[in-house]
Amino acid sequence: MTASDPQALIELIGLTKTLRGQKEPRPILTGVDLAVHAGDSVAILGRSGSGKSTLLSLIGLFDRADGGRYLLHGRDITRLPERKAAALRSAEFGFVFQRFFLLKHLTAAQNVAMALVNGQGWLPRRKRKAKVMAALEKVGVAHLAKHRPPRLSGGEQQRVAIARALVREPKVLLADEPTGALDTETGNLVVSTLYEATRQGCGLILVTHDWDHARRMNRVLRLTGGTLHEVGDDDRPVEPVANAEVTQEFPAGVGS
Ligand SMILES: Nc1ncnc2c1ncn2[C@@H]1O[C@H](COP(=O)(O)OP(=O)(O)OP(=O)(O)O)[C@@H](O)[C@H]1O
Repeated sequence: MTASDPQALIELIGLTKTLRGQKEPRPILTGVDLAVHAGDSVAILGRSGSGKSTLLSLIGLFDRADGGRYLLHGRDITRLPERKAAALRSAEFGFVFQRFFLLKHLTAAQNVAMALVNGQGWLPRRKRKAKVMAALEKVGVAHLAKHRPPRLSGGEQQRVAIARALVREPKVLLADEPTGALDTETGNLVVSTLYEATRQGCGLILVTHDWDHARRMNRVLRLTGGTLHEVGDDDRPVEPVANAEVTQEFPAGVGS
């Protein structure tokens, strides 16, 4: 089988996923098509429960699709056994989550170094330290290298988590609501940090509920009915009504 877009880092063709183990099988993804190239930034919006995290976990090889095809660098990895998936996961992907998952008793630098220890075999100490500091530098928190997470703000912790994702030089960053626990200003900084990584050729898939963050990506897609749809300028949310009780960040149809 050949890729329809040989330049793509990631190509998903008609990917499907149905949840089983319940009374009725429940289709979550019904035919997802997506191509991500080096340096691409893609935002995925969608109503809660629409399947955004499920899709990211398929892309990040934490789970497998039931149908369709998944090509990585043009190679079909739809049915990869777990051992090979684990190796690809650490070689190809960086993950950033809403919760930072930093180890409290380790410094920022040690947290980042953990990704190297776990993923890249043995590296000489000096080389490891240089990589860690370069990653912290890239996200603007090198000066906090010796601080432990409890002494860092939420935004600083998330940037350390991004450094941890970047230190292995992933081809694609997968970010699942990375600003969900942050205030708007800090969230903006974190999104800028992620976007900056794409300038160095990394692909970025950002799952978010925040239209303002989404629109800073090159492409905005909406997951609805189990498939991805382009969100065009016409779909932009209107200005929020003053004093209205806002329960969603988007008007119907945009963020769902
Ligand atoms: N392990 C699981 N077992 C049962 N149901 C699950 C499981 N994982 C996800 N689901 C269900 O699948 C659907 C999609 O979940 P998913 O977390 O992918 O949605 P989401 O769009 O990321 O939601 P949110 O924006 O709230 O994070 C939801 O209805 C969820 O309840």
